[in-house]
Amino acid sequence: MMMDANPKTAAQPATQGMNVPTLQLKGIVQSYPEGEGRLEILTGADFTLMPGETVGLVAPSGTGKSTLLHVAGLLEKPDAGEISVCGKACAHLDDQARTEIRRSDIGFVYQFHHLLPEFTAVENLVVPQMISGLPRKEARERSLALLGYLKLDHRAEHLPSELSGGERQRVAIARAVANAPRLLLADEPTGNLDPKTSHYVYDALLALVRGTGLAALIATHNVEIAARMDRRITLVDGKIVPMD
Ligand SMILES: Nc1ncnc2c1ncn2[C@@H]1O[C@H](COP(=O)(O)OP(=O)(O)OP(=O)(O)O)[C@@H](O)[C@H]1O
Repeated sequence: MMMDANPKTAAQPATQGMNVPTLQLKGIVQSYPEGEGRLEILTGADFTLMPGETVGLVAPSGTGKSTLLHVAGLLEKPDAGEISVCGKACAHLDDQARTEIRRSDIGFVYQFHHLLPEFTAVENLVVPQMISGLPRKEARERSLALLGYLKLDHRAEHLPSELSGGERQRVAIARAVANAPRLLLADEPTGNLDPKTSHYVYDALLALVRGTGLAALIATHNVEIAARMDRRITLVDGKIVPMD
């Protein structure tokens, strides 16, 4: 079964969309206080992610992968640099405008699933869609279709505590795309799983991303998994460098 096309990407006129980067970072600088001074993590990071592209971010621990994803996901404001999401310049927007773009255009998956423990799998998908204004019935139908696509139909009414680690991460992936974002940012999404389950979760994630035309930037330590992306980047002295 093919997932319905992402309503947002499908709605774009043919002339628009394909040429507009889903994510563009220019000269991103980010530092944190350290003792008397500042610890410079990103020192002028440039990156362009086009619609439908999957990119693996592979770099040693502590080099700034999560920092980069936080900045790209509008969760942290950088010290300097330009960020645009689907052509919208974001660096100078206020918190409310950033939250709106995050809610409508960006999905996140983390190493830990962050599912609501007292809600079932399907309810975990319904909640963010209702917050975005979708009626419950439609949100539920869409959620069940997504869970079905990820082969989790039989787990829809289970609580997160009743799911395996791989199932929980697949629910977290489904939740990340429930609002039909255009950009998926994932930070070690299978970092807690064994290699076989990791590959299985990536099968689901990549099929979903490729089936919906999403663009994805995925941080992983695993080079075998990164090899499954369209291309790979790394961080060297705070700058983004291609790996291929
Ligand atoms: N809010 C913060 N305040 C101070 N230092 C921070 C903050 N966030 C990150 N750092 C520091 O910035 C550096 C980069 O952290 P980051 O989490 O981005 O690395 P990473 O490449 O994702 O690492 P890992 O692979 O271990 O998750 C680390 O030295 C970290 O301690």
